Amino acid sequence: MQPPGADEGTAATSAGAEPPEAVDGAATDGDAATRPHLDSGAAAVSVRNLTKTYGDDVRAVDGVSFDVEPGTVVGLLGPNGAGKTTLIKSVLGLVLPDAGAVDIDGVDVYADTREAYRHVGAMLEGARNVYWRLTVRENLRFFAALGDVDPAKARERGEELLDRLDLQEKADTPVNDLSRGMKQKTALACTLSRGVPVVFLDEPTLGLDVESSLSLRRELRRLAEDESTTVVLSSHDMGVIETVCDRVVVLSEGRVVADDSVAALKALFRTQRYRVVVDGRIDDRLDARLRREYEVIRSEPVGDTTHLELAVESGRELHAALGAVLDAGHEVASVDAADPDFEEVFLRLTERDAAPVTDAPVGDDPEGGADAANGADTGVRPGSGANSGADVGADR
Ligand SMILES: Nc1ncnc2c1ncn2[C@@H]1O[C@H](COP(=O)(O)OP(=O)(O)OP(=O)(O)O)[C@@H](O)[C@H]1O
Repeated sequence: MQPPGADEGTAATSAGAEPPEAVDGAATDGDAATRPHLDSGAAAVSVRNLTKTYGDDVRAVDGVSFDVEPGTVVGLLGPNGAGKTTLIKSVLGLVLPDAGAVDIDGVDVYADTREAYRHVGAMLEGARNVYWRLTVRENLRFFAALGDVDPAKARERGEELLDRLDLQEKADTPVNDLSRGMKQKTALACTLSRGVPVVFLDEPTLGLDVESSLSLRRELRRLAEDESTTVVLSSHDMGVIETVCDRVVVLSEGRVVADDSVAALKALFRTQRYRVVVDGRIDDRLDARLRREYEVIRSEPVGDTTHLELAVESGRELHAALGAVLDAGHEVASVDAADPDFEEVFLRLTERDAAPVTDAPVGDDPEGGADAANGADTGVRPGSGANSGADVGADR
């Protein structure tokens, strides 16, 4: 976190270190290394009707609401310019929103800034997250110390993170001499070094090779499952979203267009599409009949077979279509359901005319946190907390 008005690019900020005053104010309950727990029963993060406009007309975040349950990983997904970074910065108090409310573990970040951000870590994309002249190990110790972690426990946790994120080999190398991916992993390790229960990560896999991205995914799942860490991350990487996130909030043009589990979102777009392989090549007459009576997405000769893709409204309709094929003297070699993958779901959700989730509840959580009107708090208390200063987000 960062004190109001501070230069966002400073190392302590974006590696998730709290502002100095927050560190001073952090609770030291006898065992400073004891991991704080969010046990108030409140959502770990609650965002209500958050709105941010840059200048006169760039509405980067437009009435966004969602909750994040403790110990879950929630992905923010959206095309370039959808508002993900602005949203994360607004939640972190690095950008002053025009309206809305944010609670962390039930504490209003604008009313009680120090308390709200006490157990929050963050890694922001494109910012200098770590001290480049220090080695990886030194950075880990530095950020753990900022979090008031007992030095012995900090060392132990630091070594664990070095192992898990495959950084041991470079542990004593100055960050300046590392590849971009290694720097990214170091920044992440530093964010995690304090063992905070809520972590925000903006594009954490950016610049990572496949192996590093996989170890990062494992680590994020482990944090949620073994340490009940709440993680909010933004990513363009569908693999990360699909394998790491419990839930995904999809943004488009500053608005929430979907808020549900990956599986539920896939189900939303599960058309009844089937791939049918027909023995032999179908003639023009059968082709015309199928096209007339059914939605034929594809009909193509492949070797001695014909590959069809059909969209049907019911199993009965599928059987009727297959009956037409059989009546024409063909055998049906195979029938497979064709579901959209998550990338396709995402593209369809973020199409300009996609209906917001509030209009089309899906899955088992129809409220989904997407209803901007629900319980909206439309006023940022002016002059309160970290945001009483100037808008520090104008860094682009
Ligand atoms: N400091 C700023 N001043 C003016 N406009 C800004 C500023 N920061 C972001 N914007 C604009 O706000 C909108 C949302 O940008 P933001 O960076 O939040 O989106 P994003 O989803 O994080 O994009 P990306 O995936 O490309 O990082 C864009 O139109 C962007 O140009």
